[in-house]
Amino acid sequence: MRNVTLILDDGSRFHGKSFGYEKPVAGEVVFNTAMTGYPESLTDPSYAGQLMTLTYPLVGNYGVPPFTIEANGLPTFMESEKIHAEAIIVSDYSEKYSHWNAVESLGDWLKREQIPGITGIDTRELTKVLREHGVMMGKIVFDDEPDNVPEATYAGVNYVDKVSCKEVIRYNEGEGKKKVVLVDCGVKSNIIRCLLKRDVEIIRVPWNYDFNSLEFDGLFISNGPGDPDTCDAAVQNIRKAMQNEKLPIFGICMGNQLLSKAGGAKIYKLKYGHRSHNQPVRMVGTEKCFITSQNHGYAVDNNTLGADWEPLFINMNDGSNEGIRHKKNPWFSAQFHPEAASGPTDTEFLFDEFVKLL
Ligand SMILES: NC(=O)CC[C@H](N)C(=O)O
Repeated sequence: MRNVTLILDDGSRFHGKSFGYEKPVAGEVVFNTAMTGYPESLTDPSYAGQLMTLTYPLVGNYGVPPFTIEANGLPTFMESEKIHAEAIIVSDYSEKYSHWNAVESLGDWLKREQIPGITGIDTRELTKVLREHGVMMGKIVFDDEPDNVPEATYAGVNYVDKVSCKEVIRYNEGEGKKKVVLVDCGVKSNIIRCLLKRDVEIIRVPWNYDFNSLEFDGLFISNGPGDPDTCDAAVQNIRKAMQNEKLPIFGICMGNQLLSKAGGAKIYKLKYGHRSHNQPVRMVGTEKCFITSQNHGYAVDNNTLGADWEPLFINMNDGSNEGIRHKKNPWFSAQFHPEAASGPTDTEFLFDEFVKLL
């Protein structure tokens, strides 16, 4: 195992060992406090451009599931066709694994996908630094190649364009009861599975595709990586779709941010984001709290919602926006992940609410 150093933009250094693909990388260093779910998180396109730190110390002990593809074209156990995070940072990598569904170790998978993994890092200390300072850019450098230092930027980069599909993909064609246009900003497979389970036909379109000339019953806006302010083409198309006040619209995560922008609201960057399986959100107007799976670094500014809109969910830790709804039209969205994968499935009912509206 080669020695590596993680260097943060504020100069902090963390020393560890490489267990994945051996290549220096740079990206936004973020932390996730979930205890499980590394196959799903690594393949979640929303992590593009980021170095993913896991605070749960023991990682790799349940291996990696097979990369099999279902008849509908979706991977059975992953959230997309490849790893999107730039690297994974752990405290105690476990080469030995045991799980009924595992076919290889995390290290072997990372090597095949050419993604670095580093272990022996004090991820709790690293997380404290990120919580104090806010997320920062960082680099993983190999100690025996000190001059090979990668560069990267995160802010202002349109990552959605890198991960969105390039052409229209149809699921359940001619078979679903209703047709949903899915704007693919980097959609997780389980969102598509959750919709297909509810008997709809899906027309998955690239993030900047003008879908308004298509025939459809509802609009879904997906999750996706990076800064929502780089996705104006999507916002324009959503605005056009909103000319039909009866059209049901549902968005998740980046989808919440883009729907909010289409409604006139503003987005800001959170200090260190929400990435975990246990984010409590309250449904506004009720005493109901749901435990949700989350992965986001930006948030909708509640104070900038237009007069026709209201918050639908509020984060109980920091009071930030976790969803919006229109006061008259069938338009709503969630900042968290009702499709889970991984994480709690308590809010999957939101897909039922959307399909009921179609
Ligand atoms: N999972 C997502 O869709 C994330 C949305 C956006 N990229 C953010 O970080 O806030």
